[in-house]
This record gives sequence, C-alpha cells and structure tokens, in this order.
Amino acid sequence: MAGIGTEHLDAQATAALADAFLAEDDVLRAARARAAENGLPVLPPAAGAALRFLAALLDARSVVEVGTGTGVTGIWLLRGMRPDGVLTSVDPDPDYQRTARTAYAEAGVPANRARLIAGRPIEVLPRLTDGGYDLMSVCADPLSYADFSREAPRLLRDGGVVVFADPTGRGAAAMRELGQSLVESEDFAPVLLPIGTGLLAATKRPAR
Ligand SMILES: C[S@@+](CC[C@H](N)C(=O)[O-])C[C@H]1O[C@@H](n2cnc3c(N)ncnc32)[C@H](O)[C@@H]1O
Repeated sequence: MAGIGTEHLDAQATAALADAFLAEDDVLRAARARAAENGLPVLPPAAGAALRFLAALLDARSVVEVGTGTGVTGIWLLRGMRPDGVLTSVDPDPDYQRTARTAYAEAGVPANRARLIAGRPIEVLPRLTDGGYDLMSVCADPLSYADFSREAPRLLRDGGVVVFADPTGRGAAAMRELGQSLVESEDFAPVLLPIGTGLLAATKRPAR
C-alpha cells in the first residue's frame, strides 16, 4: 500500500493512498482498459471500493445502476451485494452493455445476477418497482441527475441509499445544485464523500 508509513498526508496523497489501498484486479483493469479504448471516463478505484462498501453495508439484494459503461462500477457493486443479489443496470448504449456483460462473465458473475436494460434512464426508471431497491448508483451525465434524483425516493426502500458520481468533474455546477436539493429534502440525509471528484450519497429516511 503506497503511502503507508507516511506520517502526514495531504489531500492529494490521501487520494493516491485511497486508490492504491484496494488495487483493482485483472478483471477490473481489463474493464477499465475497454472504457479507455472507448473514451469513457471511469471512477477511480477508491470510488468503486466505496460503492462495494455501501452495497455490503446495506446487505443489498437489489441495486439499480444508471450508466453501465464497460462494467467497472457494476463489478464493484456486484462484489458488495449478497451472493444472490441482482444488479439492474440501465444505459442508452447497448454496445457498452454487451461489453459490460463480458466483464461480468470474466468476474465470474452468473448471468442471472445482472439485468441489463438498454434505454434512456429517464424512460426506464419510472417503470421499475416501487421500494424495490436497496441502493441506486448513478454515474452518467450529471446534467440528467436532477431527473434521476426525483425517482430515487420512490425506487428506494426506507434506509436505502442513492449515490451520484461525476466521473469527469465537469458537471460540478449540476452536482452542487443536486447536493443543495438533497440538503433541503426531508426525504434524505445526504453526505458528500471526497472520493475522486466527489461521491454525493444520501440515505432515504423513513416517513415520519
Ligand atoms: C462514465 S460512463 C459509466 C461508467 C460506469 N458507471 C463505470 O464507471 O464503469 C457513462 C455511461 O453513461 C451513459 N450515459 C451517457 N449519458 C447518459 C444519460 N443522459 N443517461 C444515462 N446514461 C448516460 C453512457 O452510455 C456511458 O455508458
């Protein structure tokens, strides 16, 4: 683990340590390389580890992901979920989903654990089951996140978590606005985790 033994870490060194702390294996590195070949930005390993941590903490049986990409985040999520848990992943691009399917198979994930839906999330999310999800993970285009966040209270069970990531950092203004709406919402208790360009997470409070 790079950085262990360093007595004082600044923010940059801490970020490097966080990425090296749980280095990706060959399967994740291959999925990341396919993303790079396609010019797709991918979250850093520390963000993937945080998604796995959340899925494990929630003992997630059912996770919905927006932005399948080449499967990097999906593999992290599946590795945190219950062994019988199902990942529903939505992406407008069926070619990426075929690539992700290959990555899941390389990771040893049985095909019935990944339900890939090709379509615009804004049209697909309203069709998914009320309260059917322990975790919603969004890593796509931040300009659409306000629309996706409106679906989160309906899709999540009480105590479920929604997490938004901006893989390029170019959606900072949209992320700030989204963060503010979560702060003001009575439905959620939010936190901004300083991992990568920031993971904006919020847990759904039970109705009082
Ligand atoms: C950064 S990649 C996601 C990568 C994946 N989450 C990962 O880290 O492994 C973004 C994905 O979002 C999809 N996407 C782009 N715009 C979108 C939108 N408006 N709604 C949903 N998905 C979108 C792209 O097709 C692409 O697969």
